[in-house]
Amino acid sequence: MHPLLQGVKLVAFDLDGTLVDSVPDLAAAVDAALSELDLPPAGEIKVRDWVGNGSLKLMERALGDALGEAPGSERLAAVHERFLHHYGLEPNARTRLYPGVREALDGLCAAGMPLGLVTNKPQAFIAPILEGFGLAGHFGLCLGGDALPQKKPDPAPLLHLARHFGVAPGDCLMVGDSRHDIEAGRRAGFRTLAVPYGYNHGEPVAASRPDGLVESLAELV
Ligand SMILES: O=C(O)COP(=O)(O)O
Ligand SMILES: [Mg+2]
Repeated sequence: MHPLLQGVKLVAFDLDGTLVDSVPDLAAAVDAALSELDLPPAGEIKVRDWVGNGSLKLMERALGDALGEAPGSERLAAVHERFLHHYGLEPNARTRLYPGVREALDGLCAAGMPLGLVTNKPQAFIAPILEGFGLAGHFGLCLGGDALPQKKPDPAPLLHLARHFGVAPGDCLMVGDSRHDIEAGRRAGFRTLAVPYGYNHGEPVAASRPDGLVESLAELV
């Protein structure tokens, strides 16, 4: 077991970029929404750097990039709806689990560790994605970016999770790929563990100084 898990009674995982490489499907849905406006596709390389603050922010970045100026709120809302539509059709078509994820989640569950999921992705997509990988049953509570008024890097979703399980924040571990996960974890009073392979706006997540860093989640177990 990883030393950071010593005494930990609840592990909270981020989803995109931590458990699943979802950018191929996110980019496909972004590009489908843009193409309806005859705008050029963004592609996976750009989308990778735009993921992390939820789907509305993703589309704001995509539309702003395509238009060359900040989009108006009505136009953004309409394109965001089209993104949600396209993404919901096939959220798992090309999404893959990262190596070590299944071993880690299976191992933690087998050891009786309660697990939660805190993502900035809309709640509606969590179950289809986890069910697609046979992992929905591993998590006692999953919170999407629209589950509460606040999303990461605000600590509120993590504190909600800790309260739900009746665990003190100091006995919880947040595992994520981006500065938003590490900041939310730190502000909530959780321990923090980062993975370097995900999405962090093109910056190394180590710059956020997590308490630990693992190349693969298999190192947890
Ligand atoms: O949807 C996003 O922007 C990011 O989602 P995450 O919090 O699971 O990384
Ligand atoms: Mg992430």
